[in-house]
Amino acid sequence: MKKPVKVAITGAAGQIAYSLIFRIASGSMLGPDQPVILQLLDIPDSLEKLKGTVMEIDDCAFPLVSGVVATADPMEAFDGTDYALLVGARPRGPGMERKDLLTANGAIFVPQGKALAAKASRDVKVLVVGNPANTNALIAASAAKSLDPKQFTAMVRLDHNRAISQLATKTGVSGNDIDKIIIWGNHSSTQYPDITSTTVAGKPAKSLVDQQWIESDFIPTVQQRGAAIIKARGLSSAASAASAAVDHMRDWALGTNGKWVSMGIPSDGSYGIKPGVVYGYPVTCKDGKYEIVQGLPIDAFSRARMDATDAELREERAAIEDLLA
Ligand SMILES: NC(=O)C1=CN([C@@H]2O[C@H](COP(=O)(O)OP(=O)(O)OC[C@H]3O[C@@H](n4cnc5c(N)ncnc54)[C@H](O)[C@@H]3O)[C@@H](O)[C@H]2O)C=CC1
Ligand SMILES: O=C([O-])CC(=O)C(=O)O
Repeated sequence: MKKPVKVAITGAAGQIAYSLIFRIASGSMLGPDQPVILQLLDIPDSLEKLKGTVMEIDDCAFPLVSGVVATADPMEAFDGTDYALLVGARPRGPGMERKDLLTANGAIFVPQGKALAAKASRDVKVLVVGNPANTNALIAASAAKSLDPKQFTAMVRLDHNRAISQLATKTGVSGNDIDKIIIWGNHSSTQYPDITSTTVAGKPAKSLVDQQWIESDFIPTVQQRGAAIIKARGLSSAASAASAAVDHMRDWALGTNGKWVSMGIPSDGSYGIKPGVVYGYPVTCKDGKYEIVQGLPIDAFSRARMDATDAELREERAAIEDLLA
C-alpha cells in the first residue's frame, strides 16, 4: 500500500460533496491503491450536518480511508493537503447567472487561498468548483502568495463532459469514441464548446453534423445545461459536478495519456488570451503537470466566441479587483 495522501474538500456538508467524498473515498480519483486522509471543511453552522456525513463515511468502512478530519478551520483543513477541492460556496437559483454569486462567494476564496499558502503541501493541486469558479480560482491563487498560480485551476470539466454527451447522442456513438473536444473560457453561459478539432470514431465531427446544429443546438445546450438542470431538479447539478471534479483531479494527478481534456487555468497569452484570468483551455496532463495543446487553427467563428468569454472573465475580474492581492 502507498503512503496516504491528504485530500481537502470544502463545502463538505453540501450536495456536491455528498457525492464527491464517497467517490474519492472509494478510489475513483486517485486509484484503487492510494489511501487518503479526508480533510473536510465547512462553516460552523454546517458542522452538525457534516457530522452525519462523517458517520456515513465511517459506515462505509472504506479500505482506502486512513483518516477523516472535519473542521470549520481552513488552517486545520489544509494542513499538509496534497489535493484541495474547493466546493464550498453558495449555489445559484433559478434566473441567476453564476457571476451573480461573485459578491456572495468571492470573499470565501481569500482566506482559503491564504490558508493553503500557509499550510498545504508545496505541491498542492487545487481545483475550484464553487461558482463563479474561474474567478474564484483567480482570487484564491492571488491570495496564495507562496504557491505558483498554476497550482490553481477551475472546473470546466462538467461542460467538457456535457459536450461529449451531446455530440455522442447526436452522432449515435459512445462518449468513448469522441476525442479532442474543447471548452474555451468561462464556466458560464459565454463558454465556447468547440468541436473544430473533434473526431467521432476517428472521423472529423464537422463532417457528421451541420453548422446549423452546432450554432443553434449544440453550443447553447452545453452553455445552458446548468440552468436546465436547476429548472428540472430545483437544485443545481451535484452528482455530475462531483463526477467531473473526480475526472479533473484524476487526469491532472495520473495523466491523460495524450488525450485532450479541458481545464480552467491561468491564461498565459496562448491563443491570444492575455495573462490575468483563469480560462478554459485544451490540455494534456503528464507527470502531475498540465500543458496547453498548442498550434490549433482558430477561425473567425471561434475567435469571436473565445474573445467574448475572455471579455466576460475580465469584467468579473474588474468586479472583484479589490479582493486581489
Ligand atoms: N464548476 C462547476 O462546474 C460547478 C459548480 N457548482 C458550484 O459549486 C458550489 C457548491 O454547490 P453545492 O454543493 O450544490 O451547494 P450546497 O449549498 O449544497 O453546499 C455548499 C456548502 O458549502 C458550505 N460553505 C459555504 N461557505 C463556506 C466556506 N467559507 N467554507 C467552507 N464551506 C462553506 C455550505 O455550508 C454548504 O455546506 C456552488 O457555488 C455551485 O454553484 C455546482 C455545479 C457545477
Ligand atoms: O449551473 C449552475 O449554477 C451549477 C453549475 O455550475 C453547473 O451545473 O454547471
